[in-house]
Amino acid sequence: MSEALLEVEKLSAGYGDARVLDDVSFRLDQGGSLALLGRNGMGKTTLLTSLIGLTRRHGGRIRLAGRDLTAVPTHRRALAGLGWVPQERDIFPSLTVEENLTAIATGGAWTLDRVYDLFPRLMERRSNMGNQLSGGEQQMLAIARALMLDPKVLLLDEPMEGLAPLIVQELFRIIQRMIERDGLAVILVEQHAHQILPLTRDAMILERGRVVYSGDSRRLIDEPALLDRWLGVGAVELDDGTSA
Ligand SMILES: Nc1ncnc2c1ncn2[C@@H]1O[C@H](COP(=O)(O)OP(=O)(O)OP(=O)(O)O)[C@@H](O)[C@H]1O
Repeated sequence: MSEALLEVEKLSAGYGDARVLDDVSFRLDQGGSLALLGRNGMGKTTLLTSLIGLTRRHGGRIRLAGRDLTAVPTHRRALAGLGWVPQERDIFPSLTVEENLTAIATGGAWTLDRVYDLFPRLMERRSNMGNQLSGGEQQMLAIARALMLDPKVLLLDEPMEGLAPLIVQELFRIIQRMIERDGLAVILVEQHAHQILPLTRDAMILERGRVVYSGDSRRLIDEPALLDRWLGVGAVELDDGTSA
């Protein structure tokens, strides 16, 4: 078996003495894509924040590109290649779009031109301040900023959350291009399974901090009973494309 890009082994972590994640193991290969699913409060965000070292680890190991990151501090994990786009869309509100991007550029594979090619809307808005952008544009900028740090794996926490349907479609196409055209390895947390399962190769479902499904995304699409069992009504798609 080829060496995994990201390998998480029996990770247990939480806040103080409270253990939220219990024995979580998975691997992500080069160019892989993983949908991280689960109902509210099941530990999806905690898994992402544990990968970047923001929670208390109770046990387990994290390796990225052959390097053990388990004891590495958060800022060094970013430099090592874990790109993190939090739900809060962490951008500089009083810098322009372009300044937001160039302030943190590392001179890696993701140049300004390449980022603008992926996000034409950011190119159009490059002189606007961060706080003059719509919610969807801020989300794009948050993702673009993470790319400028040249990640090996991009962690996206509910990127479509609270956005209007048209911008969700645009963002969806951009994420699809990152995965399929650019071969970027991505872990995507999402409440609405049906929206992202067609995008990702693999899926993992968390239930009270434990992995209850780990396998093909396709299987979850083909067997709605599985999704219904772990995600309940939220997984049921309505005729208008939204979920209940
Ligand atoms: N900063 C924190 N301090 C203490 N407990 C927390 C903290 N953040 C989350 N938790 C708890 O950890 C558990 C998992 O929360 P988490 O946010 O990881 O779930 P989630 O699956 O991402 O949910 P959601 O979809 O609502 O974001 C919950 O019981 C939550 O209350």
